[in-house]
Amino acid sequence: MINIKSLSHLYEQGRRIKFPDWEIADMEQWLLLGSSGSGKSTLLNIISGLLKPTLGEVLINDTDLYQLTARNMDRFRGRHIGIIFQRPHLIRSLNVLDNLELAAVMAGLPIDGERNLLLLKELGIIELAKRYPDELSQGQLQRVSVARALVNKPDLLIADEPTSSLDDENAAQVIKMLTSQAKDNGAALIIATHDQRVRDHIAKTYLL
Ligand SMILES: Nc1ncnc2c1ncn2[C@@H]1O[C@H](COP(=O)(O)OP(=O)(O)OP(=O)(O)O)[C@@H](O)[C@H]1O
Repeated sequence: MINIKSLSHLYEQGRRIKFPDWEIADMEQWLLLGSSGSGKSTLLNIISGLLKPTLGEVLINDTDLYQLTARNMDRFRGRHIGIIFQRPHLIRSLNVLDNLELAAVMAGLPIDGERNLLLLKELGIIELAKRYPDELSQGQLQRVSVARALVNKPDLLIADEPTSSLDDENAAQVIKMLTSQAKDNGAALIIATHDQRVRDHIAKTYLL
């Protein structure tokens, strides 16, 4: 479902980062490993359609990502890719449920209230539906981020250092949640990390 070919990126005043070719099949789960500064976030931004690479191509479901117009790219991302950032980016003035609904609206999709409630239930945070981000703990926020990333039934779930700010217990829960939710929702999963605690849970590794 994802094919990365001959990809490299050159930041202004930076060095060229070269990315080995990478093929990810439907529903495969991968770790993206590499030392600090090796280009993990850069690659995730490229795959997510947020950063145009200097050279090479990214094919997702046979769509050449960087051949899309900006508008189509936004729609494509909203519908096919769920992103979980290191620190959750939720809208503070909206409650949890409204944050989930916004993800559908932004992708031009109808709101599926039943699915949203089911996601919150599966992630063990149904009681937080009407709470606001400022009222939640880091672990709870991370769960809401996972729910929001899944709202539009993405084909690909991307998580950038999802456990770095969590204690052992919450980290273990988030990994379990990501792997099982990706599986249940039929999505491929990429987790970028240098968190040793994550490595035992995912077999396939792409090293930068
Ligand atoms: N906007 C930018 N402009 C210039 N150089 C950048 C920019 N963003 C990243 N870089 C450089 O590109 C290289 C890769 O950065 P990147 O953030 O992708 O690494 P990373 O593997 O995610 O690191 P970390 O694990 O520390 O988050 C680094 O040398 C970094 O300094």
